[in-house]
Amino acid sequence: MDHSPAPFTDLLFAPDALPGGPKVVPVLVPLPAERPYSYRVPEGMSVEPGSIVQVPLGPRQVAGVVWDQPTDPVDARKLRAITHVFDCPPLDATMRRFIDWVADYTISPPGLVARMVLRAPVAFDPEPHVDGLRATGVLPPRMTPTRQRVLDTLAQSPEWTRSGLANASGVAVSVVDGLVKVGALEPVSLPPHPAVPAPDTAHGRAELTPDQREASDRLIAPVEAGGFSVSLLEGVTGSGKTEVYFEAVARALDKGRQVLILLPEIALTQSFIDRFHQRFGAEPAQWHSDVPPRMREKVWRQVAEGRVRVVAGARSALFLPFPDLGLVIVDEEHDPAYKQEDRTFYHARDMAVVRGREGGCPVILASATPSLESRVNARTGRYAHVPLGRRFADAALPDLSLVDLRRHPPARGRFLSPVLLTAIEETVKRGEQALLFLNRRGYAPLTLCRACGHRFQCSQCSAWLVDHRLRGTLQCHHCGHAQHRPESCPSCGTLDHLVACGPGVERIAEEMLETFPDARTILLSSDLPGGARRLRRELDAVADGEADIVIGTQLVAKGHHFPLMTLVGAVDADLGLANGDPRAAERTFQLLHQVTGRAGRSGLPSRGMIQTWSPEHPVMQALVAADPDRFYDREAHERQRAGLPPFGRLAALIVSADTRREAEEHGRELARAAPQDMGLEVLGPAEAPLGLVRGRHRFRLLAQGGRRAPLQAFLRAMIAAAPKPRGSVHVQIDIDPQSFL
Ligand SMILES: Nc1ncnc2c1ncn2[C@@H]1O[C@H](COP(=O)(O)OP(=O)(O)OP(=O)(O)O)[C@@H](O)[C@H]1O
Ligand SMILES: [Zn+2]
Repeated sequence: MDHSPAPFTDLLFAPDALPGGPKVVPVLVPLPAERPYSYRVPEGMSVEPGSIVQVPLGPRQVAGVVWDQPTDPVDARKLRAITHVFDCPPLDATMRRFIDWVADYTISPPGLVARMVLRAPVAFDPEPHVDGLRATGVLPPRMTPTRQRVLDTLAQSPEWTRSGLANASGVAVSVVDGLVKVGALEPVSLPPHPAVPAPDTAHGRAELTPDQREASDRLIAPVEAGGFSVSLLEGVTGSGKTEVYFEAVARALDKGRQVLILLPEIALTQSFIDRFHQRFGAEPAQWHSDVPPRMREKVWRQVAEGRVRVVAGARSALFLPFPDLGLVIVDEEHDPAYKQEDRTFYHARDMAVVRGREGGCPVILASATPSLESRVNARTGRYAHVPLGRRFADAALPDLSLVDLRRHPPARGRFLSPVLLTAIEETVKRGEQALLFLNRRGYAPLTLCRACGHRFQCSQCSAWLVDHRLRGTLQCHHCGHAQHRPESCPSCGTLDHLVACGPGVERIAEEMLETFPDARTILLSSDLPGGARRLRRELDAVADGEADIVIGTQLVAKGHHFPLMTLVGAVDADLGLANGDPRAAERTFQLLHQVTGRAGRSGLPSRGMIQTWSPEHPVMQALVAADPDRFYDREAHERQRAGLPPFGRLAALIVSADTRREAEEHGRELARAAPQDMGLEVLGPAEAPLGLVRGRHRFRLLAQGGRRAPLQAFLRAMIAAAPKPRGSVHVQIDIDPQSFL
């Protein structure tokens, strides 16, 4: 007799159906549904947890996932039936637990998290086979040299597409068609093309330096061992972190596992793709919003089938249905772009760690300037700390100095100190490149009328309109509103009295063109026409030495390798420090360290010059002292004192509504509903620094508690006890907020 326990699925599925009646299963649909809905499984259909199915929902048909928690006991005959089971690998238990975990942690409806997984609906059906040709063995009655070439090609590889065969043989397709007609070739159905060729781990193995070898061995060990672990690869800028973690990627691939590499701004990092290609002889599959829909569908499907072995992607790649993930890498793990602040607010670095834990696989976090969270985890031993202290090829780190703007102010109406201008001139004279970094798009952040003091403000947001000269518009950076820059003041009517206040990158470019008319100046900013494609091209051009002076926003700070760059100037280092955000110091430190780290990467002596009005600020001091430990220790101390993450727990609630009164009122009701006995407290509601966005008024509350405080339970209790949001009121929860606007 068989004493093995009933299969898991039986336990979950059987009790829900009434005895003898049809089967009922829970299906998670991609909507803000708090729990799966029950559906009937029609006679003759078979599903299992994770099956991707089509179900009726109201008047529509939607794709959903068969879930695995018990449904309410209901009469199956009253339920609607599943319409269709897709011929698609089911989402495995790891992926389902991951969805549950993310939903629970972020307090989002699980349906919305599932929606991030089900983003490629066409991929649920198998890819069509491709029409191909193969030899029949019948020889053509009349042999010609071109026909012979085709048969030779077939001798090397037996199956081809019609045009592929013609191409490879160097003949016209009519020759191939002729061979079909005489019976020498016959049609055959070929499997769909792979999204990318398979990586070859033996292809372009790099010669690692002893330091790099030691670091890569430490990253390979957990891959070898299998199981969950996190390693923090902390290597100075230009130390070759990529080469080092590629060896761990190679090991995971050799073990037959899949690999996910997360990158911020992957749409801009062609150089990463090229380096991967050099190492593995093929590109990784890419996953980001710039990938055309058909390719995305192909990648989704082939990831699910295990055919795609490596994905390099943006944060949403975390939700691809890998059946056999053996390694996750989060490159530039400190990057704010990993935080999604839209619908489901999540931090991809943190969720990558969870994905690794759920799937029992190692995770590597890489950065020259890790987040304080990861640093603390490395110090306490939760993460393995793998340092790389030296640049590759013995390149020296740039010599960093502060330019005290009080002592060396720019000329009137200008923004660069004479000290920095001299350095630029010297650099360009030597045939090297200078990079000027300012994290502000456009020409000027504020325009005002000198006659009446009128300031141009967005009517829908609490924000000034930013002057974009290249487009001839004033724009709101929060809602996208754009208007023509008028000649006269809309308030007093005075002509030609509008002045631009403060600098944006366009204005710095103007200053450069006027000061160094003979230099080749290039402006890189994400809002210029041409989009990501143009930026990729221009970044390549900079790397090839086709510019002398480069001006850019934070996109130039990220991971680029410009061999001729020997001077980096930060135009306004104080910019990020002013906004009262608890992460302002950390962010500023990271950004300035990263951007100055673009200098001197190929061994030339280099400089980083940081313009500041407050050279005594601890961030500025830590930067020039090149003493990250001191900075991190100080930051950790401050956060610990304030009970902020990672030493305490924090969540934000953003209440928005069409009127200020409604938003504030609902915020107050939430605060009143906060449980008193759970060890957490609520601050606010306070009007958000951005009090108005797209015409919606915003108030913020913060929930704060100790490291072990039950934050999610507290928030759930608070929301349950407060009145339901009425009318236009909406509440957005943000666990571990990164933005405090
Ligand atoms: N062992 C190696 N053999 C050949 N080239 C290497 C090796 N290690 C690093 N490099 C080269 O050195 C340069 C810097 O490496 P990489 O961009 O990986 O640095 P990084 O640590 O990621 O720096 P950052 O944090 O500033 O982005 C690259 O051009 C890389 O190809
Ligand atoms: Zn606006």
